[in-house]
Amino acid sequence: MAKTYDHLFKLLLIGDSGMGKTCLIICFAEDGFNNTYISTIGIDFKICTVDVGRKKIKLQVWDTAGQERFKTITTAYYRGAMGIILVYDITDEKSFENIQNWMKSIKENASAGVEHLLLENKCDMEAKRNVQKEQVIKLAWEHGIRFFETSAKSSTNVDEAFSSLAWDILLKSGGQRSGGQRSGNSHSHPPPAPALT
Ligand SMILES: Nc1nc2c(ncn2[C@@H]2O[C@H](COP(=O)(O)OP(=O)(O)OP(=O)(O)O)[C@@H](O)[C@H]2O)c(=O)[nH]1
Repeated sequence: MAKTYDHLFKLLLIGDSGMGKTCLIICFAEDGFNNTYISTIGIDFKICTVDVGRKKIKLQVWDTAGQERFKTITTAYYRGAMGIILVYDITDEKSFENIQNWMKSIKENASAGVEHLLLENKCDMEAKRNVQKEQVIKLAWEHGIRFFETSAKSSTNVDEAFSSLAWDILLKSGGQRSGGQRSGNSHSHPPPAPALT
């Protein structure tokens, strides 16, 4: 049977429990949202296809459990990921502080040169924001990581974030950026930053 896509990219979402990782994937892959919180057990995945430029990209998106007790299982999946999305909740300062630990975990477990992206999720709750924008910009600068404000609830920037990461992986793998536009807003780009060591 003929292949219906040009590239297969494997993505992984990580972050503390309850940040909205599962909801972001459901929003992206199925255009849905559920207020009920059912914590992920171990690991799960969804498949969807996006058009990036003139290429059809099949995304295999792995959803990890944020709970510490699943760490051994979930870190085993880092190595095969081509892109890693870190998620924190803008209303939860601790979840932002923990991003440093998640970054460390990427360095220890993922392949060198893996693409990554930070999502400031639950931006529909801006009034309850507990993490200052300056802190996010500083962290993004230090780690050379781009970030998007997202909301799985209001679908804000979710497609843009996933497509942006797919673009980055495509460009890294030698794809040409022609005949298409990366969707999304450019304010998510921090100033030029040193490469992740
Ligand atoms: N207001 C708001 N709530 C959200 C958003 N995304 C997720 N939630 C809620 O946050 C809770 C946790 O969402 P999940 O997607 O299950 O979180 P998770 O990060 O996958 O959690 P674990 O599976 O335990 O790691 C649920 O009650 C969701 O409805 C968002 O963008 N805005």
